[in-house]
Amino acid sequence: MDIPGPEPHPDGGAGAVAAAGGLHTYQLRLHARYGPVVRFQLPGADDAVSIADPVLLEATAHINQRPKRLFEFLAPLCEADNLQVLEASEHGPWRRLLLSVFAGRPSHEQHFARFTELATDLAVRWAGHGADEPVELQKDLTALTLRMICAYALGGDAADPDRVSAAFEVVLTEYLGRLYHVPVPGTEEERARRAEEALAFLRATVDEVVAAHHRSGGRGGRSDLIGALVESGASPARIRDTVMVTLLAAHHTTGVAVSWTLHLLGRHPEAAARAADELDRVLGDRAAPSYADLRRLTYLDMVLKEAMRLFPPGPYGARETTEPLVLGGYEIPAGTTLFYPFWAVHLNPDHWPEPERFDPERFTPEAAAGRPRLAHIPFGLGPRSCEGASLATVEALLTLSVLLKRLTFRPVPGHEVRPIERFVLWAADDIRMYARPRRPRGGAGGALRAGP
Ligand code: HEM
Repeated sequence: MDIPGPEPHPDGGAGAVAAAGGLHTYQLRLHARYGPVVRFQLPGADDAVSIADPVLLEATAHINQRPKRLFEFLAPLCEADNLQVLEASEHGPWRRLLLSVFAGRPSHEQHFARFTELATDLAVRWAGHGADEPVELQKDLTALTLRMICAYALGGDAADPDRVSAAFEVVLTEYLGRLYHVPVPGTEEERARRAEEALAFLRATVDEVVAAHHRSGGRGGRSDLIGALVESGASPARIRDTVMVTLLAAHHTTGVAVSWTLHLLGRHPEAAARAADELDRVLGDRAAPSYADLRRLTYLDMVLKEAMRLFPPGPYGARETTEPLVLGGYEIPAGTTLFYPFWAVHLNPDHWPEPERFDPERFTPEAAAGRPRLAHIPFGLGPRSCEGASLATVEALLTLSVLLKRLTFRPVPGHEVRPIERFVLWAADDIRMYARPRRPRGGAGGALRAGP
């Protein structure tokens, strides 16, 4: 049986995507018209098969290969092999090592105090904004999460955090800006030189951290990314590449996750009030949660999940089949590009009634138990899913707690928040909101106690 889909066009599909107003709206239309499995022209990949049904996705969840062409743009960040498209045999040990660090409680706890300080600095700064002076959520929150992941991956001592953050922004602006044709100041040569210098600085910084690790006698164990990489015998180039890819994967994604959550809470005051009540109940007069508190913030966790359903920070994924596959009655040959429209999966009306409606109650344990496992996949699926999922959740819940304990967020009238797909799901003109101090319950005279 032939897989349904639109007729191919000589422009490689770019026109159809542009006419639909972006890849996501195009996906929604394709799946509404042709069903859960669609063959279409994915710009940059010729032909691809998109799957928007979580039950059918299960049949692909074992696939451990990404299509090389689609991830070529990340090659400049890597000196050895492009880590996004490592062969399965090499990827397996690398993934296990990352998970042993990122998913482990020791690393979360070790960095929690620093994360809390950074989030608190932002909350205090926003609290100082005048009543008519909106804050820019994406700009400030992605800067915060870059600081957090730099502290996490490079430690506090060896690296100058301002310089590291600035250098990484230069690298991203150049390489991702190229991808999306975003105008960047300077001639092509000037920009390329700036990006190369910034990348060289970042790589030298990683080398310094490695040298400091050796000097210290190799302490750190599984709570320390660079320590774990050194101890695994990874080459210096692989260590540098892993740090680069970690900064890339962790930085914008986590920042926009928090931004979209605050955007939704600002438009749903009843949910915001419930989240604030929960924070008052769990934190009392403390300004920030402890690591253990995060598990008790069950409503906030549901809000974050619902926000990542409606605005998944990484809206797409891709795989390449290595052997023939049968999917919903269709035969898919080896070597096919599979496109994962995470965002469209999250809006599939068969599993999400009134899919556009914001409703954190969808994530009560009872409601979640009734849905297919892959109906909610903001962190992807299978052996190439996000290794940073649990760390990202810790960072996001902590940041939301610190901000929502101190502040309330209201939309700026007339400011249009328009999602735009740029590697992560961005808002075209940032998300501007009024952040006003709230009067907390719990503390004497409403004063908050610093620290968890
Ligand atoms: C809310 C924040 C985040 C979101 C929504 C997110 C989402 C994703 C998604 C959708 C993928 C692709 C998965 C797939 O192809 O199936 C991915 C990959 C990845 N993410 Fe995340 N991510 C987040 C934060 C982080 C953080 C904090 C880290 C590291 C500390 C991280 C590290 C990675 C890595 C290394 C990969 C590549 C996976 C591989 O090829 O094995 N991410 N992430």
